[in-house]
Amino acid sequence: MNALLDLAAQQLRADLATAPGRVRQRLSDEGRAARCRTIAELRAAAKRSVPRPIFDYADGAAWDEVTARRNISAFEDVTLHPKALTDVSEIDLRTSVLGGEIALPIIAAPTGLTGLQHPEGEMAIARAAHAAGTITTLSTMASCTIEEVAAASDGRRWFQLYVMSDRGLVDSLLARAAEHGYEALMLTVDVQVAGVRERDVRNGFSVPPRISLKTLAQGVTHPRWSAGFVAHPRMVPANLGWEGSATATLASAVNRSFDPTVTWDDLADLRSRWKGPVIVKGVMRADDALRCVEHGADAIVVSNHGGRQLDGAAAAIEALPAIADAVSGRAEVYLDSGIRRGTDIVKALALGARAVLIGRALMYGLGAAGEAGARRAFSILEAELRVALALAGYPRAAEIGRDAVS
Ligand SMILES: Cc1cc2nc3c(=O)[nH]c(=O)nc-3n(C[C@H](O)[C@H](O)[C@H](O)COP(=O)(O)O)c2cc1C
Ligand SMILES: CCCCCCC(=O)C(=O)O
Repeated sequence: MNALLDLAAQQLRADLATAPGRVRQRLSDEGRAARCRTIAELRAAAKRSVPRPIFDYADGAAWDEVTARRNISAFEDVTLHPKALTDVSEIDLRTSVLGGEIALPIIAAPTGLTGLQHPEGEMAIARAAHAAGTITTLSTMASCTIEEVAAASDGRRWFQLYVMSDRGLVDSLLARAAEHGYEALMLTVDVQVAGVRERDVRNGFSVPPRISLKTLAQGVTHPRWSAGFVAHPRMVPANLGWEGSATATLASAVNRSFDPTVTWDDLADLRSRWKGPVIVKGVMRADDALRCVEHGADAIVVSNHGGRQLDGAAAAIEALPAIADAVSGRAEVYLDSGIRRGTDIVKALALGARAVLIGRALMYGLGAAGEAGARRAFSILEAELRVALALAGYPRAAEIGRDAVS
């Protein structure tokens, strides 16, 4: 009995001695990130950590959010057929995109107003992507400037373009991106007009954010987020000269600035003016994918914008096989929309994607725990992908094919 009591006392003394370190760890971004074991847990942590309208902006989607849900459920409808008795002692996740190797087939998708989740915004995402050995894509609507993100990390970076009615602005964005080492131009073609995100409408989500009693209450109940926001308010897109402009809903600001007349001629024009690779994001049909190839696109992203634009559209993973078949190696094919698990990535690769892009997974990580959370999103998906490939019997991510799925 005495020996047992001694042992318990010893344990208690050891626990007390290390308590401050453990408390610090629990309170640090690293600690918060490490406690999340899945993307779903990062999402839950983000939901607790940032004001509800900010979480809803990232998490929400268009109208009834049918396509956003379908993006996820459609992965459940793809069945894996594991191959027996292959040596999976070494799992190789490397692949090459646009002539350069990346350590894993996961790329950071462009996301606008990322600095609302955390003041380091796209700089944190760029550093996390570089640490994971992959590429970041900076949005036209980014909270950080083209120059800030270039200075934040030496990793590979792409620039995502929304064509604005002010073509002088487009020219200057392209010139800045080229000057600061953004190697590829990604033209997003699925925001002809703003999708209607009803959560944003209900929340009165606006740029810059409107300060009201409700937003102040959200600030008080999320003190860690508020401290970051007050120290580095990133209220509007940083590259568009919107600083000082009057508060407007995001949708009306977008509809005022984006050019809805954009057609294939604009793709041809951009192709001739941008010296590096061109990627077209938001392609959901095989005939459009073929037209992208004919217009000289180097890559396409099969994407429905995470269900944030046309609700009722097919899931991206449903559209992928026909597009991959049509393109047939003449351009690289990537996929985004709905990636939450390593098995989703295995399925996308098997159905013809060379790599996937992740949007919300990184937003949740950033909201939950800043850069550490974004790194955690990459590491969760990487670890899941390794195990899933081993269990599927494919040691090399780049070699998985159609026979692995139905
Ligand atoms: C908060 C947020 C902002 C986004 N902003 C942009 C953007 O500025 N440009 C763009 O091409 N896509 C944007 N997207 C779409 C993503 O690039 C990507 O297509 C989508 O997030 C993929 O779906 P997932 O979130 O399920 O991974 C945004 C997505 C989110 C969640
Ligand atoms: C309501 C349209 C917003 C477009 C800009 C940011 C974006 O692409 C997204 O939120 O999604």
